[in-house]
Amino acid sequence: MHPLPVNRQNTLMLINFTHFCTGNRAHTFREKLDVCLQKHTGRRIAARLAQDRLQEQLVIKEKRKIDGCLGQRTQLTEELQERGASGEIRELVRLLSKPHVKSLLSVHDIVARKSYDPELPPLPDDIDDEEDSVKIIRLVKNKEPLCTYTHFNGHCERFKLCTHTVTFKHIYYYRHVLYDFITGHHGATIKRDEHTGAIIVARILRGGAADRSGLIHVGDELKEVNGITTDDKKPEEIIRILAQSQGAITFKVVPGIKEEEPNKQPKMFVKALFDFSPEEDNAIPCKEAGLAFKKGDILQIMSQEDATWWQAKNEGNGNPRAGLVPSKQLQERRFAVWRPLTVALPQRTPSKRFTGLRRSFRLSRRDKKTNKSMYESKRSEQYDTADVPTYEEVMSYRRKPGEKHRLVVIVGPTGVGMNELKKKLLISDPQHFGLTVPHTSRSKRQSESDGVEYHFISKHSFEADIHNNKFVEQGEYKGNYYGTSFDSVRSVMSKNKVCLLDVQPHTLRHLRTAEFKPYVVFVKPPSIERLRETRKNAKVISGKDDKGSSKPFTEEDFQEMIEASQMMENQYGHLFEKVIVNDDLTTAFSQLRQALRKVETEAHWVPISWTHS
Ligand SMILES: Nc1ncnc2c1ncn2[C@@H]1O[C@H](COP(=O)(O)OP(=O)(O)OP(=O)(O)O)[C@@H](O)[C@H]1O
Repeated sequence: MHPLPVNRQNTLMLINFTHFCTGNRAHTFREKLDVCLQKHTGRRIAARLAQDRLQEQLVIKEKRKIDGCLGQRTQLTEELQERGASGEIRELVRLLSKPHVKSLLSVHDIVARKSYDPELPPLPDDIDDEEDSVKIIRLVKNKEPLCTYTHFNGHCERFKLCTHTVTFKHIYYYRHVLYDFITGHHGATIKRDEHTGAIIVARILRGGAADRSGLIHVGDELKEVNGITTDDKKPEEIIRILAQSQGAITFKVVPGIKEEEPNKQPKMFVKALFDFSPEEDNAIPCKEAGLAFKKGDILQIMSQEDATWWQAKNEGNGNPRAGLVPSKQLQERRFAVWRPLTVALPQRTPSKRFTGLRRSFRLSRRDKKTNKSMYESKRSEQYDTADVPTYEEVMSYRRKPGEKHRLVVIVGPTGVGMNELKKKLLISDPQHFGLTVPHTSRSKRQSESDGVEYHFISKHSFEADIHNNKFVEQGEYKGNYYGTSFDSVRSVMSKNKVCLLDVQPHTLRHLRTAEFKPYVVFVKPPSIERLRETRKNAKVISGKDDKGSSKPFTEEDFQEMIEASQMMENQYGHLFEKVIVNDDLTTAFSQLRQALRKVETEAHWVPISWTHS
């Protein structure tokens, strides 16, 4: 028989065989065999036939005592040969006689015969007959750093547990004593009860082995560690005992009186609006039990029982065990302390343009003469982010056929290329994309038509509309008002077009409604070196004169663009769903086009309140 070549695929396959034999992930065997067989023949039917046959045999027999996969192969081959000589059968017979398959099955048989059950230690002799419902839990340490962490008053002890693929629990009832043997991932934290001084299980991490086993509960009291009573011990001493112990660690616990309530809270998904790194968080009860995430990550909240530290899973990383994350309340409290610093930042480096002084007229690109700065937003409004960036409850959403498109809002520092990108989108598909028509109180010129370049209204009406919150944003330039109304956005959307709107980021809060469902794209400048290279021939509307003349970018323009971009990201980054670096224009455009296509066709996360309308 040919030896099995040692390569990645075979190794993976053996691991999966091991898992299969030991009761874990039986499906992976199926998948791997499928892949393996298909690779050899390229014939799906033949592969499935063999796979189903083998799988059937494997499942019927007791998993860990399978003997003779190789024997099954021989039997199957004989049966197939009896059935006749169709092309597929011949191919399957040939496949089953391949040395690789034979070797694989032979190795499987060897692995399957091995016993992976952990060696159970003898039951303790000194069990107190009077002691009711004492639980003895034994953890086996070894050199593999599996993630079991136990917390004692701010300190963490990492257990290196038995890494057998078997993580069975063995429960023996002996008089009134429940003897638990657990190997694998423990996933619990322990604290000292302030009133009684007892050391109790503080929390069970959702999805961890402790949670899955159902053997350890919040409120269980830790009485002994390796036979040493914890009564008179300081937490540090217990940690020392744990650190020094070799092999198995035995805990004696008294189950808490109150049974842990099953988690009745509905599963909630949230979008994280801030970055979190447990490593850098000194308040977290156990750093290793923390779950790191980045702004924009989607988290599934598994438990909110603890008002300060929630348990969550990160949708993106596939880890079944929940980790600790700051609760909303905790993050709000922290933000209240940090906020004055955040707000102070722009005042230290005042950027004329970031406060709203736009060089180009953002409302009607058709009006060349007024193509210049006009917005002077109030500073107070600019930094009134109102919502504390913690978590936002979200839900999966996919646009239904015929449903209005989400409003596409483009934000970025002035001169970064927002209009250029909008223009490109419009040209690429004028039937699909649309722009708003702005309002103005200035008088109409001969070449203009009402409702084309602008909606021309009187100053009085404009003021009334401002008063009635009809505008997404508005400003005054040379004694005339200019503004984009909510109705002009509605008008584009009602034509079943994707409305493209570029606004100052502080207006986002008015647009974030179920009606508009804004998809916010942040256009970010590249590095200053790349700005110098790519914008060599670009012209911007001069911010220094009133004539609307264009001029090449200056170093100062680039600096301000980068500074403004950083401030916007700091202040409003949690509201951006897509960040596009406008380095090479064609690349930036295709990224934007692709992102918009995805939003239109695929499921994605939106605030839950937007899905209730
Ligand atoms: N990736 C790019 N490479 C080279 N030039 C670019 C790029 N993106 C934009 N530009 C040029 O930079 C100038 C400013 O772009 P644009 O008018 O689109 O900026 P904007 O973000 O709309 O700014 P504003 O707020 O001033 O209206 C234009 O001349 C445009 O052609």
